Amino acid sequence: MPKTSLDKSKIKFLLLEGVHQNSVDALHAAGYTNVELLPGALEGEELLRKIADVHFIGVRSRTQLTAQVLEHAHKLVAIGCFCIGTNQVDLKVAREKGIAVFNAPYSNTRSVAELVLAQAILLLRGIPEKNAAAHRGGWLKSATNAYEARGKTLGIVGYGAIGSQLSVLAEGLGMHVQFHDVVAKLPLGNAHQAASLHELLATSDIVSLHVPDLPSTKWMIKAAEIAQLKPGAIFINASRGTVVEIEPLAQAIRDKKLLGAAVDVFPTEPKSNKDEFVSPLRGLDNVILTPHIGGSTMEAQANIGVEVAAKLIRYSDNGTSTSSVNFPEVALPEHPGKHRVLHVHRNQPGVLSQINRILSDNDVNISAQYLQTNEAIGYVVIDLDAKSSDLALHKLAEVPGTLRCRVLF
Ligand SMILES: NC(=O)C1=CN([C@@H]2O[C@H](COP(=O)(O)OP(=O)(O)OC[C@H]3O[C@@H](n4cnc5c(N)ncnc54)[C@H](O)[C@@H]3O)[C@@H](O)[C@H]2O)C=CC1
Ligand SMILES: O=C(O)CCC(=O)C(=O)O
Repeated sequence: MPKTSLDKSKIKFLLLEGVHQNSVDALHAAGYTNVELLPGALEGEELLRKIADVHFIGVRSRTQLTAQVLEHAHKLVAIGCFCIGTNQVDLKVAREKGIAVFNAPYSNTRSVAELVLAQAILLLRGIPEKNAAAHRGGWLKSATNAYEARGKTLGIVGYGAIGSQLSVLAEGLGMHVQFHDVVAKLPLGNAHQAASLHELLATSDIVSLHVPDLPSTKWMIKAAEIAQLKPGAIFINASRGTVVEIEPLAQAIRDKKLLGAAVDVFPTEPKSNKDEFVSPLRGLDNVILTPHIGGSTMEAQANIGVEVAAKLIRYSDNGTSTSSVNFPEVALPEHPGKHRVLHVHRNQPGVLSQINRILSDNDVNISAQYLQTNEAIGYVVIDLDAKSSDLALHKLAEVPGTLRCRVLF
């Protein structure tokens, strides 16, 4: 069972996929000097070797932190996803191991919404096709199948942070907005909730997907749903590649059922910029293909760097787990003059009483205690006198059900 009580300079951070330099600067400024930043993702043996040795890891969407990888993460305290999606991490296994996962739920929202709106306008005008023809020496000067955005109906599937931001931007252009969500959502502006996904697909000029990668969204758009789209509709997916079956989409483009499509995310994405991108959508001029860059702007990456680094620093410095995506959320005050023991355990009966019995049997003077649980784990934080923390760390680490135990000075 891992237990840690470390000097800041010994706490190792590994940041992958070229996360913004300002995250490194923030960690340094907070006293964490042991930070390695790599430009790409890691996989295979190299990932297993590296993750075994670090206390914190930062990833974007490429590095897959699967159950098998997390098996090797003996020292890992927390994971920072420098993005919105957390589907690249096995959240359940991370939680069962007492590893907190943080992300940046809002920092690239605007970038995705702007890209989707731009794609919708370009596709309404047939620009991708005209542009491709011009590059080959063609000249497609024509108004046929070229439309204004004003007055068109945009159907948004998933009315969360990105979907609702897109809704506001689209209404600013004079578009009508309808949305479908599994949760009742406050419609912004004049947007309205469609009666069903089916109704949205059948009545929208442009359909844009903004749902997370969940078992319930896997292949939610298949041949049957694509068949429901209006003839001449535009289809956009900047959510996750597992949401849409690509072959029926490609077929609908080839059949000219759809006016065009924009796809930023794919069932299989190249692991690096050196690998070949393979897709049935390649070669279709009225499809905008982008390499999963919906959130890749300088502004978004800078904001994400600051946001996620701040969450990791706060969790490391004082144990606050607020906004973790898999962990009981505890907002903690400072602990001047006291040491703080952080104990993560399986949520099973008797753990807290054992902890308190050990502290009482050893005459430990507790100045504050915080507890939060979720269905799988409990997170208890105990502020105590400096002289007792070493003893508490070692004794509490032996309590059955303990997943992680560390002490902060
Ligand atoms: N292409 C890119 O670079 C980026 C892609 N993304 C993707 O976009 C997704 C959405 O991001 P946010 O808007 O920030 O997430 P969010 O969590 O704020 O919103 C997602 C919405 O989808 C809804 N939803 C869930 N299941 C649904 C279903 N079966 N049918 C209809 N609605 C459903 C939820 O209730 C929620 O309102 C992320 O999970 C991520 O996968 C996010 C950022 C960048
Ligand atoms: O920046 C990335 O690598 C992924 C962006 C993304 O898809 C997300 O934020 O969920």
